[in-house]
Amino acid sequence: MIDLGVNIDHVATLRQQRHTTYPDPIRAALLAEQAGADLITLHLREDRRHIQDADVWALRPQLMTRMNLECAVTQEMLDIALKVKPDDVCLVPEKRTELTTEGGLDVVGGFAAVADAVSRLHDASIRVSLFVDPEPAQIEAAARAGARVIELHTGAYAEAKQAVQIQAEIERLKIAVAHAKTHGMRVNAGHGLHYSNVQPIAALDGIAELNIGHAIVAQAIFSGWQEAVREMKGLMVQGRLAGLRDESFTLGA
Ligand SMILES: CC(=O)[C@@H](O)[C@H](O)COP(=O)(O)O
Ligand SMILES: NCC(=O)COP(=O)(O)O
Repeated sequence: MIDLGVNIDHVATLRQQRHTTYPDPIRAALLAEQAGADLITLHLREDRRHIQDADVWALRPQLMTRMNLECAVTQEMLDIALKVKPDDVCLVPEKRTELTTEGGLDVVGGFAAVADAVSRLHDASIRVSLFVDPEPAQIEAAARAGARVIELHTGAYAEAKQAVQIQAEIERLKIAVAHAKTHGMRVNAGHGLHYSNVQPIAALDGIAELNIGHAIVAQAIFSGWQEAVREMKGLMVQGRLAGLRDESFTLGA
């Protein structure tokens, strides 16, 4: 109905904070799968601030579901992805100084490099997703670059404070989904989604998968890791069902 990709980056953030061996993101991934995650997402950043190369290699043979490896469009990352062979690679932009992924990949501006990366990954039978803002020009460019999947960056939606802004962001995402569908693309979404804002996005017809990490890791402090995963998946399914029934939501309820 709608897939949940549990992003384990911030389990590793906590570990790297003290350079301990715990909490173990591999254990988190396997427990998340048991709790209903449909795939596991992890972002190997160039600065290795959370996920480490060893995590990616250790996780690959143990996953029962899908591995969605997020990485920048660099030679180093493409070499790693081509060796690890995850099910999906999601190409994302990166800035060393950013706190988190601030916006979508500029497929228009970096077209040649992105198209080349898509083609090399496809040649290795890896499905490629491009993490883009809900902008028509970026979606067009993603299609021209050969990507069969996009992940819409929901950060602007998550950060919107006023009801009118929130509604405008939902409309922008809705239009982006419809646009991508005219190119026959699979549409995923994620970034900044939380227990209080996930349902209107899950309700959008045509969105296949939501990737969610920070909020689940934070919620796990209070309700436990597997319960936090189950709760998020439950909200998503409820949201999708309400969307199918054309019901609206009380945001933040
Ligand atoms: C690309 C993306 O949105 C995710 O990787 C998520 O943001 C977690 O990683 P960071 O917080 O390091 O960006
Ligand atoms: N691609 C988005 C993602 O994987 C999760 O982002 P967040 O929930 O940690 O903001």
